[in-house]
Amino acid sequence: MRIVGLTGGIASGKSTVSNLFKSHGVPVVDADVVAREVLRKGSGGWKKVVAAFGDEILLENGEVNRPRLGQIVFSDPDKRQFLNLLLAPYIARGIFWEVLKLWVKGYKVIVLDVPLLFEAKMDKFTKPVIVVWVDPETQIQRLLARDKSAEEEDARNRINAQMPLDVKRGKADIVIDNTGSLDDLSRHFQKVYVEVSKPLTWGEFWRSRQGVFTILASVTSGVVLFIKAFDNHTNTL
Ligand SMILES: CC(C)(COP(=O)(O)OP(=O)(O)OC[C@H]1O[C@@H](n2cnc3c(N)ncnc32)[C@H](O)[C@@H]1OP(=O)(O)O)[C@@H](O)C(=O)NCCC(=O)NCCS
Ligand SMILES: Nc1ncnc2c1ncn2[C@@H]1O[C@H](COP(=O)(O)OP(=O)(O)O)[C@@H](O)[C@H]1O
Repeated sequence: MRIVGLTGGIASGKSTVSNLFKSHGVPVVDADVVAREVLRKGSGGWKKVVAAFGDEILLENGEVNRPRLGQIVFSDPDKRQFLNLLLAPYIARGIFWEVLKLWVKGYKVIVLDVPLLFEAKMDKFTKPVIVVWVDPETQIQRLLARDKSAEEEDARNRINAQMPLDVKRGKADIVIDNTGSLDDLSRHFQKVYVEVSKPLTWGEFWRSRQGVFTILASVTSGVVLFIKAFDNHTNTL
């Protein structure tokens, strides 16, 4: 199985690229969706976060007030690190299960859309790693346009809470420069799609469901042949 890492900065265009992958039939595991699930009322992550940050981060219905918690952690690096530490095991487990489900379904190529892929050191499980890059001015403009309620200071805090995009670009196997139009992105994506969907390497094949079944079938037929040969041999004695 090929697990492609997709990352970038906030509002650099990861979700837009994810949607292009989905429209080409490549499934995407979205870490933000998993992170939302692990903060649902009553879940293990929710209990840890409420115990650490108190009831003031809750809405009246008991769900986490996400903008409130966001304001707290994106303006205080220590609190953000603490939140990351609390949620990391739940998020990692959630991503693992999503990948396993896709493996069982027999997908050969999948994409992991993880904003903090490098920060969480998940890049070691993905190859190739795609970084969606934009210049800083375009990034802030797109972030403010998308999250209309966001204040500029809050938006800058969120950008600064992540590894600088230029550093991420230096760690990428494939860089998608998304500074241009959506048409430019679509054209660039076609080349990336061809690259990502080329035949699996042997290593990737053995990690796919088909590869594991091939190994099991070979071992089983080897054992059957051995038993038959052994029986024939003992019968002739
Ligand atoms: C703090 C929090 C409650 C705020 O919720 P929110 O206001 O609804 O914001 P979102 O969850 O939509 O996140 C907004 C952006 O902040 C980024 N972000 C989230 N948590 C972050 C963190 N701990 N450090 C740096 N950036 C973070 C997200 O990646 C997202 O960027 P994207 O648009 O590129 O996907 C929520 O982000 C959270 O639970 N974060 C901790 C979990 C985590 O690490 N998520 C990242 C998945 S790897
Ligand atoms: N090439 C582009 N041209 C114009 N707008 C874009 C382009 N790429 C993405 N956007 C817009 O920018 C915003 C951020 O993109 P998004 O895919 O949500 O980023 P991310 O998932 O990295 O946070 C969205 O509103 C999206 O529609």
